[in-house]
Amino acid sequence: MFEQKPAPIIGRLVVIGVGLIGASLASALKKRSACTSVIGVARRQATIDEAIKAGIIDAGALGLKDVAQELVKGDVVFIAVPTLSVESVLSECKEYLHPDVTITDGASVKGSVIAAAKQVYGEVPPQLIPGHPIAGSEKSGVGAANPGLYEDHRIILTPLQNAGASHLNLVDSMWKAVGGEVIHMPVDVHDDVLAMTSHLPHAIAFSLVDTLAHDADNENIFKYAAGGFRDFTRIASSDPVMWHDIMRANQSSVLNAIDLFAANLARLRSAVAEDDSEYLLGVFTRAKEARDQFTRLLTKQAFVPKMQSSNIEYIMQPGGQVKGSIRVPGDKSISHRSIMLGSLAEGVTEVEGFLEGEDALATLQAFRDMGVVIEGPVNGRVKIHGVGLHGLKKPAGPLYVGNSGTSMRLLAGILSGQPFDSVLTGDESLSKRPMNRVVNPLKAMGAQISAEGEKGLPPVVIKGGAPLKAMDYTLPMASAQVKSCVLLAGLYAAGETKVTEPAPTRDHTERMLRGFGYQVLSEGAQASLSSGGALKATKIDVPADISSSAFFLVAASITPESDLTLTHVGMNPTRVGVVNILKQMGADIAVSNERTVGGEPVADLRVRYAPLKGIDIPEDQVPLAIDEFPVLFVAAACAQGQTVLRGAEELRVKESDRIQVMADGLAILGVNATPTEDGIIIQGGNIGGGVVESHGDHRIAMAFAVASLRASGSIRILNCANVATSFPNFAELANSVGMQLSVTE
Ligand SMILES: O=C(O)C1=C[C@@H](OP(=O)(O)O)[C@@H](O)[C@H](O)C1
Ligand SMILES: C=C(OP(=O)(O)O)C(=O)O
Repeated sequence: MFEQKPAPIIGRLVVIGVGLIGASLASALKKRSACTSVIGVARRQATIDEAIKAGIIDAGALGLKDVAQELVKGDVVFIAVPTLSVESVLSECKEYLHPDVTITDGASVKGSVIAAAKQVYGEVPPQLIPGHPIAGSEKSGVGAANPGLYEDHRIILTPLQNAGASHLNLVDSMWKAVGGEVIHMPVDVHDDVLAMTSHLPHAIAFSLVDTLAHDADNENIFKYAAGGFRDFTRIASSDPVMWHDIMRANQSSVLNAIDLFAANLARLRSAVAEDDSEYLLGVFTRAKEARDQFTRLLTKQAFVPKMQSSNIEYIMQPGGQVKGSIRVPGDKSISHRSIMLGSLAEGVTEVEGFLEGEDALATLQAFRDMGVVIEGPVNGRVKIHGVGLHGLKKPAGPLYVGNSGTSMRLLAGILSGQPFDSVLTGDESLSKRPMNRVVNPLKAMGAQISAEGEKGLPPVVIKGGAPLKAMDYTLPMASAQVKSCVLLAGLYAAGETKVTEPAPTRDHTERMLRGFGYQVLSEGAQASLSSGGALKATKIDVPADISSSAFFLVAASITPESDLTLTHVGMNPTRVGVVNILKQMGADIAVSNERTVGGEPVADLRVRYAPLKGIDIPEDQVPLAIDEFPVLFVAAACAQGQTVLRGAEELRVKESDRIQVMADGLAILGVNATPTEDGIIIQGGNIGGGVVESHGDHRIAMAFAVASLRASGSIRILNCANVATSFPNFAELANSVGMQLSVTE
């Protein structure tokens, strides 16, 4: 059988102007057999000869008129000359081209192309589809042709209302055939956006190099100009005629862009003159973050590089050891709160041990988006330049908090007290989690807040400026997020806000508020505070996260001969459910070196293997171990007898339905696990191997990784990228103690 070649997408391509842009399109289409042939039109015969020799074009001409007569429907004329020469090319098109032939161009300014077409034709002809490939290089000429130039690059088309549908389709398909991502945009939007993102940087780069080149000491300057100058000015090597044309063709948008920049540069100048360190740090930290975020977008990474690939899998070899001494990363709940309260405080708060995981970084980014200057994190150290309770600024767009329920719910409370409007959005998982639990009490306090549908799903939309009044709220469920949300809104509400919980939940908000010098009363099940106070900056030492430690507490407990020490673990009494439950199951956990850091109890935990037995988990321990159940289910699967959990329906609304997802995975591994409405019944026994789905839930992924220590076969865990939300170095630490985990992408 003959291999069939794909049918060409277009007929002939006529490239007018065989430079970088035109020659790259020609070679890209030819390489993919996406056109029948290429004719190059250039002013100089030498260019044509060079392009034919390089195989970029099949034939050449010195003017369009020499080839125009042969062209028919399906052929495309691509105008790739400097912007201000487009008009004369269009005059030739009008004279010689049949209206069935499609015309498009690659000029960086679209308004001037439209104006030229109107000048020549009277109105823009339906055969003309103005376009602009956002790809280029400082190199120019036919020698710079690159068939891969447009791959994964955006191609903006700015068709007018009267554009011919067949012409538009043809140009769309042509660009897609060479790997471009085609978008349509109005002409003026294109010119404004490009003025900011392309024309302004080129104007600055040309001007900067010219400024330095004319300096008397320029030899020295260029001799010593290292990375910064070189990186910043690469684009000043671009084609001068092309850029001369662009600046003139896009005059008004370029002027706006230069004015905006000049004003900001002048402001920066006065900050330097006045030694305004706060302003300088503000500009630089915001710009660094924006640039880093842009780099991540370009490489499709998330905050934590490990989240860049959404299909990370863990392959666990069965067996292994659990030995050594480790410190797991900082507590997630405390890290969130350190950024929130540090931002709302007066003065500079220094944080150590901050969790550099995706969730806490999402909170950090949200406050940067509201104008707070935050330095770091660098090795867990963060410096927050607090703006006071009333110093947050309106964010430019929605605050995106990724996978993090804590960020969204606590922020909802703070944002309800602000004078500006805001919107909170999250990823796919968070977008399915209920927000009415915070929307309802906040509404009762007077907030203008809404979420979507009956369940109150994100996005959460908040109208600023609504006066809040204090209230006495009894939580319908044991939730520290709801308690904290209401207390944080209480900072802005007239009167005394009281929250009563049905069972004790983590009290980091109350403790940390006190650490910032804010009075919070806790009496039995009730916490209360009054507005009108201020938070004073402080130092925060974030303990290691007991929720992350839990994976290793179980790992060592179920693996014969284990002996592991976990240092500096947060042992807040509202968090120690996992230790209590494991001890009740027979675990050997020794607590030593107990101390208090920054109002939070901390200790070292030594855990050794011990045979576990199944238990009825006391319901009062449920809120104290709420995030640790996935891994506790693994402990139950290794215990002798039956373990029963009740009163844990909250597990169904976490990053996944943790009851169902764990039951499904355990069943795949041959464990007898029966989910119930509000818990699970697990019969201890043997664990087999298999492929389990984590549903993008970090704690499920890590729990099944721990199960491998007692498995008879290997376990493949799907969808593990979100481990980076709470425990970015889990795989490394797991392997360092003797587990056998490999990560595949
Ligand atoms: O306040 C907090 O930092 C948290 C509270 C808990 O959520 P709920 O309040 O929904 O129980 C917990 O599951 C979450 O990981 C962190
Ligand atoms: C439930 C969790 O977090 P959040 O609610 O902040 O997404 C968790 O970390 O297990």
